[in-house]
Amino acid sequence: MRNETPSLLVDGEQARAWLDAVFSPSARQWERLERFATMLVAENDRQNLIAASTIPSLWVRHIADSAQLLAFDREGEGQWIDLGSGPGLPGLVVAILSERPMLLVESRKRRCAFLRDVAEALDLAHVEVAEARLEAVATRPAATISARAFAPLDRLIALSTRFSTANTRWLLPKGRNAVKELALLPSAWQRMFHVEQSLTDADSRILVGAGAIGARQRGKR
Ligand SMILES: C[S@@+](CC[C@H](N)C(=O)[O-])C[C@H]1O[C@@H](n2cnc3c(N)ncnc32)[C@H](O)[C@@H]1O
Repeated sequence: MRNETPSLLVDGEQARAWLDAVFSPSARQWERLERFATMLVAENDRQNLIAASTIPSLWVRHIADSAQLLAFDREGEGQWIDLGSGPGLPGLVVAILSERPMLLVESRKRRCAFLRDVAEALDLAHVEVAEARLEAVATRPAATISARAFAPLDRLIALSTRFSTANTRWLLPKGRNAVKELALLPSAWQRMFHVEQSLTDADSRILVGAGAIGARQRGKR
């Protein structure tokens, strides 16, 4: 991965150029990204995975939007847990671009079937699907926790803190309300995060955090 910071990505061509510049995907990785994009669009006719209005801008809105999280964790290694993965956003995109062991947590059966289908079709042996509510998933330490459009920030943290360690990296795309949501957290939690600009939406921000949220911090302002 090379270190290049572009301005906002506006179309598929720019998204692909950015992916190329930052991750230098192999031919196999490009093929997997293309295949995932095709499978996602096809499956969207059968179940509601992404807004139909976002299909023309799929490479910006979903592929690059997911991949940008990995760019914030270039040096990371070890277990990545993607909460409420839906159709694999961002988890499957990250799994295509890296070798990180990836746990996709998703409660809806049909979405999990799609996740397993993609992982099998693309031969992503490092992907594991937990077909369950996060609340029922056995605790394991996560090097990285991501969650896109999963839950309000305070609930997200309350549900996932048991997976965090002192070294956990949190990557939480939070749209337009990122700063507001962060400000509502207890100050000890706020201090764990900084705010990054999204490359795919001028108004969106990503909360990038580090560390564990200990039981003593919960609820303390
Ligand atoms: C709005 S979708 C977002 C999906 C995907 N991350 C994306 O950005 O397209 C939220 C997903 O979280 C899943 N979900 C919600 N609550 C959950 C829970 N407690 N445990 C596991 N999955 C959950 C839903 O089934 C849904 O697929």
